[in-house]
Amino acid sequence: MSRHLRLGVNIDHVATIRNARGGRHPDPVRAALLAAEAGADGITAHLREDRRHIIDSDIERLVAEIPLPLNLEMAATDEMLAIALRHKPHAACIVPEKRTEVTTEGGLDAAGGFDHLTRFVGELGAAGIRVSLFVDPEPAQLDAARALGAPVVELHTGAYCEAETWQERETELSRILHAAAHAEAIGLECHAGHGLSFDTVGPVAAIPTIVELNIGHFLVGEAVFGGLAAAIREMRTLMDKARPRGGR
Ligand SMILES: CC(=O)[C@@H](O)[C@H](O)COP(=O)(O)O
Ligand SMILES: NCC(=O)COP(=O)(O)O
Repeated sequence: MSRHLRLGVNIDHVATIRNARGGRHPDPVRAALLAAEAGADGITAHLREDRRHIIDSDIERLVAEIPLPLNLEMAATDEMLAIALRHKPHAACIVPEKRTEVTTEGGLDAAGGFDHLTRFVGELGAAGIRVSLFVDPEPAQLDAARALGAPVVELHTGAYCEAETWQERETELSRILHAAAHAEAIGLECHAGHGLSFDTVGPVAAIPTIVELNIGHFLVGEAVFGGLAAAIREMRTLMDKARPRGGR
């Protein structure tokens, strides 16, 4: 029997749209509640050091208000560690961060950053937070995650999703496939995510040793199309309620 594949919905880019105007709309917590109703198994939010999308109060409200496990994505900094230990999300995924990047460009160097990461994995784990490391699909990185004592890895699927040719995509998919098999062989729970879309999700979802996918940017973008008609109908209804049609 195949394992249930969990969907973690990443709501970062609802906050990106909110922050474009600096107000409260659209509210990422409301998006998380909607995701729960729509069948998501978890919510993922990345509190970046520069707070370009999710902000501290979002994390506070997500922990308090959502009925699903929260996966907090965070850089390995003392500030983020303190925030995670204060809020105690279900899970924390340690990701690399570059201030100038548009989005997370690559995986964490768990092997090269071993000494730095040891304390973060240890303190988060000791607080009962399930730690994952966001890594490229490289066996050496998985071995380092295992040696660090992280129970989970999330494989960065960006290179697969961005591949420009069929051949390149197959090569990237096979890296993910092998890494996911290696994760199982060495006793790591395996997640995957970044850049997944309707076009790219199938082959990754079919890999039996991956148990969770985290997907955000595409879903938020797609909602502009799939969800806009419903939003317009609701707007028309409210307008008609406030000023019934048929008048002058
Ligand atoms: C680590 C990761 O893949 C997610 O955090 C996702 O990329 C959304 O955040 P950014 O777009 O800010 O990288
Ligand atoms: N860790 C990946 C994630 O949370 C979602 O990435 P994306 O779908 O927003 O690119």
